[in-house]
Amino acid sequence: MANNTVTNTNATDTALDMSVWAGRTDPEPNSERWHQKIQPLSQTAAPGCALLGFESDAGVARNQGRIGAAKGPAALRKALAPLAWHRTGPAYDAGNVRCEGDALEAAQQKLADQLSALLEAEHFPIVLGGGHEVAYGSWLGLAQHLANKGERAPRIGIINFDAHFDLRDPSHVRSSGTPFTQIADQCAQRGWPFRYACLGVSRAANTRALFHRAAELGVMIREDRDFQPAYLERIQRDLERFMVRCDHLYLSIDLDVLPTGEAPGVSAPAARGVSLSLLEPLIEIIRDSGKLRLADLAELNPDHDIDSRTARTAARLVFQLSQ
Ligand SMILES: N=CN[C@@H](CCC(=O)O)C(=O)O
Ligand SMILES: [Mn+2]
Ligand SMILES: [Mn+2]
Repeated sequence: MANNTVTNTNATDTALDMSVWAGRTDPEPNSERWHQKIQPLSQTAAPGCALLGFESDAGVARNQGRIGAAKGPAALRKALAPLAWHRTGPAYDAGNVRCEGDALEAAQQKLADQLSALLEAEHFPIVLGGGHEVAYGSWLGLAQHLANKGERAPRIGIINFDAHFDLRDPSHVRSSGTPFTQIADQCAQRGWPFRYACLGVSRAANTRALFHRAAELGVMIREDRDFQPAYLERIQRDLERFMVRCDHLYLSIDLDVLPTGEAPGVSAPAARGVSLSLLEPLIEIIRDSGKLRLADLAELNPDHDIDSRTARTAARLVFQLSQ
C-alpha cells in the first residue's frame, strides 16, 4: 500500500498515514508481504485483525521511567510492513490514539472507545503501545464492549507477560506501573471477578509490597526463572486451568519480559528475561483458545533499540497473534 494518507473513518483524531506500509515487492505469485495486504480500516470492513496504535509515554514519565514509547507504534508498523503475508482473513490499520502531553486519562478513554467500536464490529484488535499505561485503556475497551452487550459479570482473564506486576498503588499516581491495580479497582466497583496472570516476573525488579498485593489479589504468578524447557509443559497446564475459569481473555505483552538481547528497546529492561522461543508456545495456546478478544504490546521504546531488534520481535509477535 504505497504512499497514501486517508482520513480515518473510525473517529480517531489523527489522520491514518498508510505511507509507513512500504517494503520490497517480489515478482513471483504468492509473495505478498504485510505492506501489500493491510488496508485502511473503514466502517464497512469485514471482520479482521485491526491494528490500533497508542502513542503514549505519559504513564512512563509519571512512573519516573525513560520516555520514548510514544514512538513505538510507528516503529512496530515499520518492522511489520516487510513480513511475509500468510493470513487468510483481512488485516486493517485503524490509526493511532495519541496522548497529548500528560492527558493520559483522556487518551485511555479514547482508546477504550475506539476498541469498544472495533469489538462491536467483530474485529480482533491488537493495540500497538505505547507505555504499559495502554493496558488500562485496553481493558476498559473490552469492559465497555461486554457491558454494552449486557454481560453482567464477565469473567475476563488478563494474561500479562511482563518482568513487572504493574500493580503499584494508583492513589499516589496513575502511571505505566499501575494499570492492573486500576483494573482490579474497577472490577471491585463493578462486582466483576479480577483474574490476572503475570508471567515472567522478575523477583529482583518487584518489591515485597508488590508481591504482597499480587498475593492479596490472587494473581497467578510465574517468575522468569520458572521458564525452563523442562517446566514448560507444567506452565502450559497451569495456564490452561486459568483460561478454563474465564469467559474472555485479554493478552498484554510487555516487551521487557524478554531478555535484553532480544528486546533492548524498552522503557525498563530487567536482567534475565524469558526467551521468545519459550513464550511463543504459550502465546499460541492463548491465541487458539477461542476466548482471546484483544491483545496489546507495550513498552517498545525505539530510542533504546539496537538495529530495530525490539521492533522486529514485536512485529513477529503481531505476526504470530494474527495467524
Ligand atoms: N511499566 C513498567 N513498570 C515498572 C517499571 C520499573 C522501573 O522503572 O524500573 C514498574 O513500575 O515496576
Ligand atoms: Mn515491564
Ligand atoms: Mn509492564
